[in-house]
Amino acid sequence: MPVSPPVSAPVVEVRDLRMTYGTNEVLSGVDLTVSAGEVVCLLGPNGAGKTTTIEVLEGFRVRSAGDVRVLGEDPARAGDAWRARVGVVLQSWRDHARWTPRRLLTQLGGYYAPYSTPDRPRPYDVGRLLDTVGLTEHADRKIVTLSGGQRRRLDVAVGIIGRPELLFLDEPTAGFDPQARRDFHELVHRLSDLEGTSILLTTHDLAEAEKLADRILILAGGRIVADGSAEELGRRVAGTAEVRWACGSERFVHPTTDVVPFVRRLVEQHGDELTDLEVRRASLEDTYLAMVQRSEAGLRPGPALEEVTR
Ligand SMILES: Nc1ncnc2c1ncn2[C@@H]1O[C@H](COP(=O)(O)OP(=O)(O)OP(=O)(O)O)[C@@H](O)[C@H]1O
Repeated sequence: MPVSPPVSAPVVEVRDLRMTYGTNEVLSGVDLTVSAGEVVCLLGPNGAGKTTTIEVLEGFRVRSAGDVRVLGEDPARAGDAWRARVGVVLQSWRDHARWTPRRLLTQLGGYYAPYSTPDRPRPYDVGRLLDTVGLTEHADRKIVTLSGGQRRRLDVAVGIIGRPELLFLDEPTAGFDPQARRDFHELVHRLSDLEGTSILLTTHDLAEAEKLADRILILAGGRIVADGSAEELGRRVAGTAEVRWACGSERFVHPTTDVVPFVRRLVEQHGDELTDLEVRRASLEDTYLAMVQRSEAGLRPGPALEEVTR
């Protein structure tokens, strides 16, 4: 009889998470799961509650209600051994201005050493980590003199110095130049592929979400309104691809769920008259905006595109 591979428990399990600030209910029943090794991206408009959610999972905010398990424990009660397994990159962390990156990372790394295990030696070697995040040449400058992007690279290094099994990243690439952004994306892939690190991140950069995430969650109106890969979400919103073509001087757009038979029929019908054929899937931006708008209007996702000719 074939033996199924062992199914590991989710690293994050959230059921009916609620958060109220005064009379303002920001989270009104969030359910989410992150499996071991997954890279999950949490999207949502400003003020949707992404930071609130992440900080509850990190154990930095006390929730109003709901069940939360992170690496098998309740973050509101977990101790140092749990914290050593979790990496955190906050939205802004301004501290130790007069220290150098090397000193800060060495100091923080020391806290993780007692939690080192044979299969997960802790902490990372500071020199290698500085190199990985592109800070070697700034390693011995005072932190206060770093640029915003360099400071953010240091934030990322602080988040991973303890070789976390689970990493939370809150808008990690805000302020990054294109090269730093690309380097960071490679780092995320490396952490995920080579170290098996599970990652939950927030971003407003949809291209980044598409590039990094195995799964995307959209938080709007206090709940998760969408959960799936970028492709799955696109299909759910549009249900279709758009085929665009030109015949003589006329241009056409047609939504279809069966691209290949549709295009075959077009070619059969129009032959050489057919020009400028293009198939366009809904972009993550189309999908995201449609889902957020629907959630704000209190609607459920459904087909969106209409046939048009122009
Ligand atoms: N400590 C707090 N006290 C009162 N209200 C708060 C507090 N923290 C956050 N809020 C409110 O909760 C809501 C959600 O904030 P949060 O920072 O979690 O959103 P976000 O999705 O991360 O937003 P952004 O994309 O702008 O970073 C906002 O309306 C915010 O003003």
